[in-house]
This record gives sequence, C-alpha cells and structure tokens, in this order.
Amino acid sequence: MTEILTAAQMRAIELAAIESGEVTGLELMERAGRGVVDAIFDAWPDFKTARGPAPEPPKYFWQDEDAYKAIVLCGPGNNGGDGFVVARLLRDAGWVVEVFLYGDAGQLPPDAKTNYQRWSEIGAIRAFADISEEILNGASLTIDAIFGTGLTRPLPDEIGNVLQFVSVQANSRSKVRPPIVAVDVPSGIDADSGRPISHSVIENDEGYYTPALTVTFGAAKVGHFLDTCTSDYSCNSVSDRRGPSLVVKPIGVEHRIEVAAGNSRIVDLFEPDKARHIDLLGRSSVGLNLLFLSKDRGGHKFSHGHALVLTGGFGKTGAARLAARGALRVGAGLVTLGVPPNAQMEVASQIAGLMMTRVQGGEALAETLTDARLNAVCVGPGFGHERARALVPVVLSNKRATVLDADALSAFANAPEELFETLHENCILTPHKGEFARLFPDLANRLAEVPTRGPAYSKVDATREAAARAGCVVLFKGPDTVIAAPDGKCSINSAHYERSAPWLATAGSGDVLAGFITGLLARGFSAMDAAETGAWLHVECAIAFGPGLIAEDLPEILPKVFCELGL
Ligand SMILES: NC(=O)C1=CN([C@@H]2O[C@H](COP(=O)(O)OP(=O)(O)OC[C@H]3O[C@@H](n4cnc5c(N)ncnc54)[C@H](OP(=O)(O)O)[C@@H]3O)[C@@H](O)[C@H]2O)[C@@H](O)CC1
Ligand SMILES: [K+]
Repeated sequence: MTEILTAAQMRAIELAAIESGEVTGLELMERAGRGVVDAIFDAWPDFKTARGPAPEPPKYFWQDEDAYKAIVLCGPGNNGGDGFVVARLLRDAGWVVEVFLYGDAGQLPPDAKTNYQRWSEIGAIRAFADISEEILNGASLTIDAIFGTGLTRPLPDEIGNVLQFVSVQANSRSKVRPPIVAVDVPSGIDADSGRPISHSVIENDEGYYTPALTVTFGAAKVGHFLDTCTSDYSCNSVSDRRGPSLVVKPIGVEHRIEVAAGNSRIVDLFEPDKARHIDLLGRSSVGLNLLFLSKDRGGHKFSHGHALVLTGGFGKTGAARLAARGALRVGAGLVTLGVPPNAQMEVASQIAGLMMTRVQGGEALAETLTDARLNAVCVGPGFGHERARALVPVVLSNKRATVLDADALSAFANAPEELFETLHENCILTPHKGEFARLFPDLANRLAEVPTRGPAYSKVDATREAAARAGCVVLFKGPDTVIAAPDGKCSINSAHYERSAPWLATAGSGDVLAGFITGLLARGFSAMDAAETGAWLHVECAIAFGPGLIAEDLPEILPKVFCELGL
C-alpha cells in the first residue's frame, strides 16, 4: 500500500517543508522541473541525445534544425513555474523550446515569476492565442504545465480550445502526433477526483486527453487513480501496449509522507483524523495481510473456514459456481454451494472439490446456518431478485461474515433502507456502477453531475458516504475500484498505468471477486482486509494471466500469483 494525497494534503506538506527552513519553494520547483525532465529521458532514451532524427522525412519534426523541439504550455500558477524550469532544462540539454504563457506574467506567484524571468533571459514567451495545431504538431513533445493542484473552477474558453487541440493530438491513433507530458496532473482535471472541471472539454467527441506520461511530485494524487484521469484514449504513450504512464518523482518532502505500514504518518500533523487517509493498492503488496494467506503446516481444512455460496435456480448457477471456485482457490478450507432443488442436477454435474446442500427457502437456509462452522456466506451472483428478497434477510439475521453482490443488492433497489437496517459490520457490499446507483441514487446523482468547482465530489467521497450509510464495507467496482469502511478508512485498488488489466472487463469476473472475498472472510480476514486483499489479488491474477483472460482463468492462475508472493 502506498499513501496517496489530496491536493490540500500536498500543499500542507509543501508548506511545512518550506516553513521548517529545510527547503525553499524555489528549490522545490527546481526539483519538480528536474524530475519531469529526468522522467522524459527515462521514458524516451533517444531524447537524451538532444539531436532529433534527420529533418526530412518525416515532416512532423522541426524542419529548420535537427534538434528536438518542445512546446511548453505554462499556466498562471506554480504549475506554470514548473513549466519554465522544464523549458530551461530542456534547452540546457540542447533542445529547441517554445514557451506559451496563459495569463499575465505580472500576476505569477513569486517562485514561478523567478523562473519566468530566468527563462525570459534565454528565450521568448508567446501568448496562448498564438498556439495552433500546426505548432503543436511540429514539436517532438508537448509539456502541459497549465494547471496542477490549484485548479478551482471551469476552464476559460481560451484554455479549453487549446486542450481540445491537445485532446485530438493525444488521442489520435496516428503515430505522427508527438507525445504529451503532463506536469503533476493533466490540466483541467481535478487532482482529488480525477474529473474534469470543464464543460467544453467534456463535450469534445475525442474525450478528455490522456497524456503519454504524467510526472507528479512527492506522492501520487488521489485523482490520478480515479475517473477520467484513468481513461485510456492515448496511443502515443511511452509504449503503446502499456498505455499511459504515471511517474512519481521525489522532491525531498517524502519523509513527511511516509509509506503506509500501520505507522503513524507525518501527514497526521495536518489531518489528525486518520479516516482521511487514502491508501493505494498498487504493485507493492506492503501493508496487505498476505502472511495470513499462507497455511500453517499443522492446519486442517476446518482451520481455514467453511464458506457457503448460495446459487440461483436452474440455468443460473454459473455465477455462484465461479464465486465458489474463487473462494476455494483463495484458501477457504471448505466451500459448500447452497442450491435450490431444481438446480441440483446442474450443479452436481459441474463441481469438483466443492460440496452441495439443498437450500430452497428461508427455513432451509436457517437450518443450514445452524452449522456454526459455516463462517462466511456469499449471496447474489446469478441469484434472482425474488430469491434474494426471501433469503438475504435470513443470511443477515444469522450474522455471518457476508458478501452481498449483484442481485442481493439490486433486489433492494426499491427499499435500500430495509437492507441497510439489517446489515452488520461483517458485511461487504460489492456494487458496480449500476448497482451502486440503485442502492445510493442520491450519491450516484451527485457523482454524475458535471463538476463546476474543485475539489470535486469524487468516487472516494461517494464510497465513503455509502459505507457510512450502510454501516459496512462498500467495494465500489470499476476500473477504479474504491473500498471504504464506515469509519472512513479507504483505499483505491488501481488497475491502471503499470498495473493496467483491461482483460478484467469480462463476464463473471465480478463473481470471482465476490468468491475471493468470501474465501478470505472464511479464513478469518476482517471485512476491510478481505475486500482489499481480494480486490488486489483479482488484479494480480489478471496481470499474471494477461490477454485472453476469461473469468474461469482467475481462480486457476491464483496459485501462480501465490507462488510469486512466496506463500
Ligand atoms: N505541492 C508541491 O509540493 C509542489 C508543487 N509544485 C507545483 O505547483 C502546483 C500547484 O501550484 P498552484 O497552487 O499555484 O496551482 P496551479 O495549478 O498552478 O494553478 C493555480 C493558478 O491557476 C488559477 N486558476 C485555477 N483554476 C483556474 C481556472 N479554471 N481558470 C483560470 N485560472 C485558474 C489560480 O487562480 P486563482 O484561483 O488564485 O484566482 C492560480 O493563479 C503543483 O501542481 C505543482 O505543479 C512544484 O512547483 C513544487 C512542489
Ligand atoms: K498540468
């Protein structure tokens, strides 16, 4: 797990570093600009040579000289200040650099103004009005340093128009378009929510622009992993197959952030309420309860729990069988499918390693649950609304650790409060976007509104509110899965950038996730730990399998993932 920060937290950390006297704002800006240039040279090693390819052909490179050429777009704040540093450092490296400034140079904040003046001594600065598609296309690289964490309101048309150019440029499938590098965050995107605060650019058919490379400082921002910021339109990325990259460059304030590992973090100084933390489940498994996943040698099947996965009726049992397979592979000692009589034959002919019991109605379920060894229940995949309305209350009144997925959520669309009243702290709801909207229509509507101010209402905000209202853990699925507990603890399970897993968008993958989480509950994980670990393993499985993945593959690749984790 890695701590990711809101814009306010980052500002507070930066301010504390400056006020303590250990660094000046100007030095931070220099480090930020240096970080961007280093990241560019790491991503495109050819750019380090300063000389571009022969000027003719191809036509899209600078014609008059053989040096590489960068366009640097600077905004009116410190993000723009970073841009002036990048311009100077690229020029020092032998590049031809053209700089454009939005706004009045006289109004720049002090450090940005200093870097503006440094650049003015060596190069020209033009107004945004002079930018054209031709200029952008004539460069080897465009640097977006218009807005960073200080974006507060919708973009003025002048910038919206430039970003439309940039969108076309970044999202074009044509290889001749030069790549775009965003400084800190893509301009126009709110750093806390990952959402654009702009009507004009949203309405652009091209969608919002995705930079090939985003370079951020100190720690990633929450918005880097949410919403539009994670949509992948770009093909002009560092590597087209890998998609857009996010690089975090240290600027010397990292000791104030501290990686999450259960330690008290220095960020607490600014926001004493620990619930404000947001953890990122990324490539590193540090902070996840993985040791708990291994099985001790003396254990037997009952020491690893017994999960009950309830199935739907005839022809509808596939989803629950996928979940059950997931629960078994993740290490539940035993997994039993609770099957209505009309589906018994169907299930009996297709399960290996699983057990089966007849569960028709509420009475049969209550009877089944008198077996105290059944310590975790999964209900919802392929279940049917009628069966859900009858059986979910019985499951919940028995207070087992429970995953409610799919139909177990949608069945309560007309009366979500009825469901919330019966939920308890050992429950996990795993809605996708549609199911979330059925249970929490007001939160979903808020999330759907076009934001007009920053920080904008985010998926993190919505999931936290939902968890508080439901009184249990909510795992809000999507390419940007957010997991929140009622006390505000929150994490984002990233499937982006170097952890991109597009093949996970396949039928039944959510059922397997519900099964992984149920299996972990059976093994004794707390609700939050089970949700985080299950979601993290789910993405690791998709990455380990790669292209061609279907849901059935997810449980089967889990042993390989476990081996690689050293379990
Ligand atoms: N934190 C760190 O450790 C470090 C941070 N660094 C860098 O600083 C960046 C943050 O700088 P920042 O706070 O100056 O904000 P930034 O994004 O440049 O914009 C603010 C300006 O834009 C204006 N403005 C806002 N919205 C607007 C709109 N829609 N349309 C028009 N104008 C709008 C706003 O005007 P105002 O709201 O004040 O009227 C203000 O003038 C950060 O992202 C990183 O790159 C590094 O240098 C060093 C380490
Ligand atoms: K930017």
